[in-house]
This record gives sequence, structure tokens and C-alpha cells, in this order.
Amino acid sequence: MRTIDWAGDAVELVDQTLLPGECAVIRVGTVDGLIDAIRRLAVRGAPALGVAGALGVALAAATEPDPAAAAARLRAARPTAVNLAWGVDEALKHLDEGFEAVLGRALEIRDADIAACHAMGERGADLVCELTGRDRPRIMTVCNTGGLAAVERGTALGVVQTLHERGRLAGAIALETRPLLQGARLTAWELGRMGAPYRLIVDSAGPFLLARGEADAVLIGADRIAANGDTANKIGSYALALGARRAGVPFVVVAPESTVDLATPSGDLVEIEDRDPEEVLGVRGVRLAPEGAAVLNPAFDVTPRDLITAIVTERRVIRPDRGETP
Ligand SMILES: CSC[C@H]1O[C@H](OP(=O)(O)O)[C@H](O)[C@@H]1O
Repeated sequence: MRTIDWAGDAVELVDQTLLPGECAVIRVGTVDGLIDAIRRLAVRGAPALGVAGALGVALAAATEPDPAAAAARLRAARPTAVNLAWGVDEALKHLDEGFEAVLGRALEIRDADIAACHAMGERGADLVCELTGRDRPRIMTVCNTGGLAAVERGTALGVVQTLHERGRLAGAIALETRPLLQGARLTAWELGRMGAPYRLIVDSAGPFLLARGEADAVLIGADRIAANGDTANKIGSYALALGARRAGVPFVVVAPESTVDLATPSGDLVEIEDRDPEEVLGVRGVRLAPEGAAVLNPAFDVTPRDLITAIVTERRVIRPDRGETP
């Protein structure tokens, strides 16, 4: 199953807002339709957003009177994951050559993601066993970083999948990931489909379970890796990094090279997406908080490089704990 792809004259994508109850593929034939899908997280996850951005420029080239203006709207749909802007920019480089050239670059980006996730899975699985000294490590993870966040296989959850396929996974612990529950809805669904042993926890239990020795490593994805190695990822990642450091547990970021943003010097300069307060005030239309409740809803946080043991990409392992930077 592919999370996102090009089909004839439209983008096809799994509408992740319907999971785990329904696995439905929708066709998106306009740039504004794709922007809506990105903003409501029908398609989400940094690598998948990179592919969406590139395919969106193909849609713009085919359907928009001013493709560059449409691409600019697409680029701004979500600010934190650098991959969206990167995918748009890569495809835009070919706009003057016409639709076929733009689509060709977008399909290259799609295929490169598939290959990159396989490579990260292998490299990450080797590294986790080395870092933990365990043949069958127990992995804690936040949000969703499986194939639903990419094209076919994922990043951090792709490493978990590789460990499982090798018979080298004792179990996974998935944080539910409030408020949109990517862990409870998507990661649990993907782990179930691969037949991997896992348990689901509330977000705030993560650091305590690390202190109690319930996991041998923490694996997370990334939405933007700054030039100094600071990493922006789903809200809750920083708390896990603090807990992992206190517990003496390796904290590993798994992300493709396209998530590294050398133009952003450090994590404090990463724009953090603040999302709709309604996401916190209730769940799926059921109001939980009292009327008038005020909300802070940052969708991401930043883990400083000194709390990161390693960054695994499709090409290399970077060790911020040894002073290495991307
Ligand atoms: C494979 S990276 C996925 C990355 O994106 C997620 O955010 P969202 O679900 O809001 O797109 C989360 O930060 C994951 O780590």
C-alpha cells in the first residue's frame, strides 16, 4: 500500500483522518484540495509532505493559471516540516520545462523516499542493537513515523519494522500522541498490521516508563533538523528526550536527508505550528473542556542536540552526543 502516489491526472492518498476505522484512498485533482488534505492531516508526516509538495506542483502545472502562486500557497500549508517546502522547491525548479518535467521530478522524489526508508530501516536497526547491546530491544516511540508518514515504509517505525522482520524486536511502546492521536490511531494500526508486539500508553507516562526501565531506546522521526542538530518533532518528543537522558537510554532520530535544513542554524529558529484550539478542547466533536477555556496547542517541540544520541538518515549516522552536526 502506498500512502501517497500519482494516478493518471491526480494525487491519490490514504485519508488518515479516517484511520483506524476506515482505510480509504481519495483522489485529489486540485492544489486547493491538496492544501486542504495537508492542513487537516489527511496526508501528514514529513516525508509524505515532501512528496505531496512535489506532486502538488505537478497539479499546479496542469491546472492552475498561475502555477507559481499556487505552489506558494501549497508551500505554506504547514510551516514546521521542511520537507513540504523542499518538495515544492525541487519540483518548481522544472516548472519552465513543463508539466512532464515537473511530474518527473516529483516521481523521482517519491521513489527516493521509498529507497531512503528501506536504507534507514537497515541502518537504524543495526545502530539500535549496537547502542543498546541487546539482540531484541524494546523501543518507545511518539506520533506516527511508519509508512503512513512516508510513501511505503516509514522512518523511526520503519526501523521498528525492520527489527521485527529480523526477529529482533522484543516490543514497542507507542505514545497515543494527543491531541490528534497519531500514535493511538495510526502507529497502533501499523504495528498491528505488521504483527509486532506493542503496548499503547498515554503521553505523560513515557518519561516515567523510561525511568522504570520499560524501554531500551527511544526512536522518533523529525520534521526539521537544524544545522546544529537540534530537531523539531511532534510535541512530546522533548519530554521523552529528557526522560531518556535521565534513564540513560539512547535517544535516536530517524529521518531522511531531506529533513535536514542547513539554512536553519538552530532549533530556536524553527517555526512551530500552532494548531486549532478545537483539537484540544474536545475529541472528534465531543467537547471536553468548559466553554471559555483558553488553549495552547503547539504541534511540535524542539529537542536540543545535546539530548540526541544519534541521527540516522539513508546515507549516514550523525552522533550529536560526540559533537557531530549534520
Ligand atoms: C516520519 S516523520 C513524521 C513526523 O510528522 C509528524 O507530525 P504530523 O503528524 O503533525 O505530520 C510527527 O512529527 C512525526 O515525527
